[in-house]
Amino acid sequence: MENEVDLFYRQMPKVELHAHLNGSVSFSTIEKLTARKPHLNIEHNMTAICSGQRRTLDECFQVFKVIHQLVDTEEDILMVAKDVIRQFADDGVKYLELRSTPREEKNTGMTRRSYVQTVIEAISQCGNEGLDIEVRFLVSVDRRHGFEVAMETVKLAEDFMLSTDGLVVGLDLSGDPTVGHGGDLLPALQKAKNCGLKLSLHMSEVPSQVDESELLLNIPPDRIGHGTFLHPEVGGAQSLVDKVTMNNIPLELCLTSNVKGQTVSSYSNHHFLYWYNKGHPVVICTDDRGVFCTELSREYQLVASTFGLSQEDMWSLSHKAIDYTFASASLKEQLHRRWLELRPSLFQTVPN
Ligand SMILES: CNc1ncnc2c1ncn2[C@@H]1O[C@H](COP(=O)(O)O)[C@@H](O)[C@H]1O
Ligand SMILES: [Zn+2]
Repeated sequence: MENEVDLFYRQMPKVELHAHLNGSVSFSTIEKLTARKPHLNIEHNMTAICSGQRRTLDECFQVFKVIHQLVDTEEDILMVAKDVIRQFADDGVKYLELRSTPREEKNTGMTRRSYVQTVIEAISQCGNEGLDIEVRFLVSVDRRHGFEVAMETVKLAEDFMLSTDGLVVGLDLSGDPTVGHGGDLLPALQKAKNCGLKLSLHMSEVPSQVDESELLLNIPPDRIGHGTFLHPEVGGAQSLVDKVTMNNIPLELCLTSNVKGQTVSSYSNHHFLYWYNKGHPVVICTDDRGVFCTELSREYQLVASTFGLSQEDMWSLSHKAIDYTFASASLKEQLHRRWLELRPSLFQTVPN
């Protein structure tokens, strides 16, 4: 098992802005799913990359295929989404933006619409249970599925944004970065932006996506996922850095995901430092907490220990992240108040 996480990082209130639903499924939830579908013969090492292990990004995407086999009915989605939300709440996450790709499963009759409807249902059931976490949803466009599906997904996201009273707040562009070209999806992304959906786009997660990133940054997006290869030192371009800084676009950074997926060679080489030293907005996230066997508190602790940051520095990162959420102004204000209320107990009970 991985090392224990300090109580300080567990108890620190946190905002999670980059979490893929099916990548966030914990071991205990996977066990419930495999019990429902024993004929699939799926073992735990097929659904998670644990302590000390690394895989290529391509192998990571094979893991998602296995999980998708296990999660293919509305009943599964409901259970998975509720478990994931509870586990984030248990880790001290007070505001969560969950993202997921609406999936159609011919065998079970699940449609993209019923998929989104079920995630929304899970969010509202958790709300009714009184969990201490606010949850919003980003609908994901999988870049591998091409323009037509992207347009349909945007329409779905727009419909749900209007019918759910703001639970659906935005659109995510994700999927295997080595497949397809984001440029082909520009009209769909632009349409989403025009109808009021916020955009969080995976960008430059692998090298040699400079042209694509230039195009995506012209929209511009409201947040960037990873941005690992944006800056010139790693083969990106100064023009990309200029666009990101000029528009002050926050970056969602996921250390364990990048190191286990081998797009970053070591924790200390992570591009967190490049952007942090610039004073640019960054937010620490998990990406796929189940697949990469991590937690948000663990990621905060990892950043602190890798870069020698203090508990005060980490508090400040967590506090500033509220401003990078897609929450309404009133919810942001409420979260700010919550952070200030919780601060004294955190710094009193846990000595520096
Ligand atoms: C590791 N880095 C990554 N880069 C790009 N996309 C990723 C990802 N990790 C996850 N996803 C995206 O999220 C899906 C699984 O969750 P959902 O079925 O949508 O809930 C994956 O199939 C992929 O499209
Ligand atoms: Zn991601």
